[in-house]
Amino acid sequence: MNDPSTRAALGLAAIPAAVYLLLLTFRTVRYLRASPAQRRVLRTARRIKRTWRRTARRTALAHREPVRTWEPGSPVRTLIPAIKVRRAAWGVVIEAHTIARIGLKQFQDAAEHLADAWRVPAVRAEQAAPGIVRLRAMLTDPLTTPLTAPATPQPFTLAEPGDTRDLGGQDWRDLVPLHRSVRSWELGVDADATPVTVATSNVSGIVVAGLSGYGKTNLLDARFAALAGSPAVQIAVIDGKGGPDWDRHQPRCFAFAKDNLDQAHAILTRLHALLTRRQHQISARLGATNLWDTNPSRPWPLVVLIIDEAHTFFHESKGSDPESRKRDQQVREITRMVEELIRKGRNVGIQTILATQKATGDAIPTRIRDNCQVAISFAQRTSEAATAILGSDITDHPDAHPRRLQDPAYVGVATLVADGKPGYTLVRTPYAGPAEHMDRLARITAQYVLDPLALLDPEESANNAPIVAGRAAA
Ligand SMILES: Nc1ncnc2c1ncn2[C@@H]1O[C@H](COP(=O)(O)OP(=O)(O)OP(=O)(O)O)[C@@H](O)[C@H]1O
Repeated sequence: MNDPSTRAALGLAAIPAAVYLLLLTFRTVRYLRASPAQRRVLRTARRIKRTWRRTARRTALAHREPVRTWEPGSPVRTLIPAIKVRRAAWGVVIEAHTIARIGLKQFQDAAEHLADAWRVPAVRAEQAAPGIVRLRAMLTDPLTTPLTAPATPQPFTLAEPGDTRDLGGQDWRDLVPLHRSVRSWELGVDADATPVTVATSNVSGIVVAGLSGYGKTNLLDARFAALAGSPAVQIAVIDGKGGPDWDRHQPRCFAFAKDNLDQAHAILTRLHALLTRRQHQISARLGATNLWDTNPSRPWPLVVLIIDEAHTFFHESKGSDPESRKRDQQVREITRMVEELIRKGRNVGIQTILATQKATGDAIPTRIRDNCQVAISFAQRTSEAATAILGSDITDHPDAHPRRLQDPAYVGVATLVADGKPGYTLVRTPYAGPAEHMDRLARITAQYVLDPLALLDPEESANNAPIVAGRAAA
C-alpha cells in the first residue's frame, strides 16, 4: 500500500470515479432544481439515450449486413444510426445519421412506434441536412400551445429619445427598437418553438388568407400593435367586413373606412396620388431611389394599408342598371389602384396587406395576389385554395399543408415561407390581446397620426381633408 507505484495506480483509478461522482451530483442537482415539465424532458432525454440501440432494432431502424470473412458460417453485423440528443422546452431533439437504406422515410414510418417506446405523445421526423434526420419527441407541441406575451410586441414601442409619454415605467431604450418591427415581422414560433420572421423591408404586398375564424384578424392585430408605436409608420384601414373588429384601431389610422365602396374608393384614390407624388419626389427628398436604402422616418413614413376581407372590393356585379354600372366602374378602379400600389409601392414605402377568406382567382385578381411578396395561409379546406395563396410547391410539403390545419387546435397557426427556413414553415401566432389592449394602444399612439400626403405637400392636403374615422372627406 505504501508502495509509490501502487499509490499512483490508486490515484489514477480515483480520477474517473471522482469525475463520475461530480457528473452524478451535477445531474441530480439539475434534476432537483428543474420544474416538473423540465424534469419530464430530462427523464425522456435520458430514456432515449439509454435505450436507443434496443429501440432502433425493435423499430426497424437498424441495418443488418453480412461481414466478409473466411471463417465458416456467415456472421452478420448490425449498424445502428448514431444519434445526438438535446433538450428543448417542449421535448427532446434527436439528430440521427442515416445509414444504408435507413433515411427520412424509414424514420417517418417508425415515428409512431418511437413515440410509444419513448412514452411521448408524438414524434416528428424531418430532413435536417443531407445524411441527418431530425426527430422531435414532443412532450408538448409548440404549434398547439397558445402563445401570448413573448412573441407579442410590447404595446407601447415608443422608441425615440426624449419621449415623455406613458411608458409604463419603462425606459424607452428597453422597448422594441423603432426599425426592427418596421423592417421585419415577428410572426410567432415554429414547431421547434424558434422565432419565425419575414422581412417586410422592400415589400409592397402581403396577402393573408384562411378559413373564417382561424386567426387572420388576430394576426393583423398583432402586426398593428407592432407598428403602432412607431412614428415612422402611418396606417390606413379598409374593413370589408364592416363589423366592429377594426373600430378600436381607428384613432391610430390616418384613413379609415368600412365596407362602403365610395369611402374605400376615396382612400385608394388618395393613396394612389401619394404613390405618384412619392415617385416624383423620392430622389430629391431622400437622396435615394429606394426608401429601404435608408429607413422610414416621421417625414417619410412607411404607409401600411390594411384591407380586411379584401375580396369584398374586387367583385363586379355585372348588372346593367346605372347603379350597378357605377359600382362596377368603382370596383374596376379599386382593382387597378390596389394592383398599382402593390406593383409600384415597394421603393416608395407603401405596403398593402390584404386579408381574405378566399385567395382563389375569382376572389382576389391573380395580378394582385401574385405580386405580393409575402403570403401567409391559415387553414384551408381545399388544395386549390392552398395552392392559390402559397403556390404549387406547397403540395410537396404535406406536413405544412394548410388543409392539415382544419382543427380547433390550429386556430392561430399558419403556413408561410419564412426567412432562413427551408420550404414552408408552420407558425403559431400569438394571441394579440383583448380589445381593450388595442383600444388603449390606438389611443395612446394616436398622436403619431399624420396624413402622409400632407407631409409631402401641405397645400394639397389643406384642400383635401383625409378620410378618417369612417367619414368621407369633408
Ligand atoms: N393566435 C391565436 N391565439 C389564440 N386565439 C386566437 C388566435 N388567433 C385567433 N384566435 C381567436 O380565434 C377567433 C377567430 O379569430 P379571427 O377573428 O382572427 O379569425 P378570422 O380568420 O379573422 O375570421 P373571419 O375571417 O371570420 O374574420 C378569435 O376569437 C380569436 O381571439
